[in-house]
Amino acid sequence: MERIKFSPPLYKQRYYFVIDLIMKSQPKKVVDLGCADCSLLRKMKFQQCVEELVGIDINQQVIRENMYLLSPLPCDYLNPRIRPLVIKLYQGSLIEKDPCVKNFDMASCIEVIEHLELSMLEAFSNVVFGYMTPHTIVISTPNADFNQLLLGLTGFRDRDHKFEWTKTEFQNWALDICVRYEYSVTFAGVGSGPAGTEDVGFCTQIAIFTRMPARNDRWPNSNADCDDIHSYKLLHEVKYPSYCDKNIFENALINEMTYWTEKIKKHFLNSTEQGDTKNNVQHDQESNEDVSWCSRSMEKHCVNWSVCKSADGYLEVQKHGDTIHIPLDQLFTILEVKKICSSVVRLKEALLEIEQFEIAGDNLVVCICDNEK
Ligand SMILES: C[S@@+](CC[C@H](N)C(=O)[O-])C[C@H]1O[C@@H](n2cnc3c(N)ncnc32)[C@H](O)[C@@H]1O
Ligand SMILES: [Mg+2]
Repeated sequence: MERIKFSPPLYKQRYYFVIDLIMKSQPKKVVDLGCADCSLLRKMKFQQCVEELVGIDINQQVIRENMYLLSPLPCDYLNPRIRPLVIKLYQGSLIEKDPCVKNFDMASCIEVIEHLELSMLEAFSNVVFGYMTPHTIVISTPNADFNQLLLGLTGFRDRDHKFEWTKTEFQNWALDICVRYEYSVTFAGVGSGPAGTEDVGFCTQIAIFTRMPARNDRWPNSNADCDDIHSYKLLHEVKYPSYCDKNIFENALINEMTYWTEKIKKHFLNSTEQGDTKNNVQHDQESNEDVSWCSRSMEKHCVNWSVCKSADGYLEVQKHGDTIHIPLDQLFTILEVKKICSSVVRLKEALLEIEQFEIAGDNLVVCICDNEK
């Protein structure tokens, strides 16, 4: 028998499995139970849907040694998130209740249950399924049936494992949880054996529990009496830069608007100076005015500019004497503006609040007088 080599390594396959689930179900609040060195949390933080990320582990040292790896990097400040993200790490035991992780959208508990004494499992289930009540919870544990395929293995896979369950044992436990706490479950796994060993199942077995829709209505405020007891210790809290922060939002918008208005202004000043004879200036037969100006750098942003005349896909601006009016809905077609502001209404509200911009109706007004002259 050959030694089985998993590619990617099994621990990575488990993390990808959870990330895949996040991508599919788009949870806002996610908790990793037994987060250890925060490796999974470091992958989860890239999921833009996640706004609150919590890690809990009983081992405070392993969290303290790794928690700064979750701090924002310079690139996070250069490219802020659209939605907020707060990460909190707690030292705490999964057999104790704390309201800081109640009613999350998703909880992951990867290779943790087998490290609990069997006698603690009842308390664990009561805390996770009866008190925290995440909408979805993904639990993984070794599949003891697979151990026969692991060359040279005697006993458990890890010295700290208190038990390793067969497929039947794990599934019976999970189905019992479903009956008692009103969840449904599906089973999956990662790490396949060689061809012909399919009956054995995956090396890591996984259960994905989903809370029944009416469960929390039937159990209103279950265990609310424990909500005043804070048994977890907050070790680290970090807030990521996002456009939900007023200063970051306004600075980004000012930068973007200044960039585009300066570009338009420069074009008008240049075209007046050069008698509008540049190659990239076309002529409108009807009004005898410059009508479209298309610069390569702007095409890169999927935006074309025209003056006075409408054309599909072109950003229209109107010249009124010494000012140019840029319709806000046209500005909103610029991808970066769309990213910063979620709607045209929000764009208008924000520009009205920033002193340096002038708004007339639904237009941004740019003065094209040459201040330097
Ligand atoms: C094998 S590690 C798994 C780490 C991580 N989930 C992963 O997949 O990389 C098990 C973790 O569970 C933690 N743990 C064990 N008992 C716990 C308890 N009662 N409460 C919270 N964490 C616990 C351990 O400290 C350890 O970090
Ligand atoms: Mg383990």
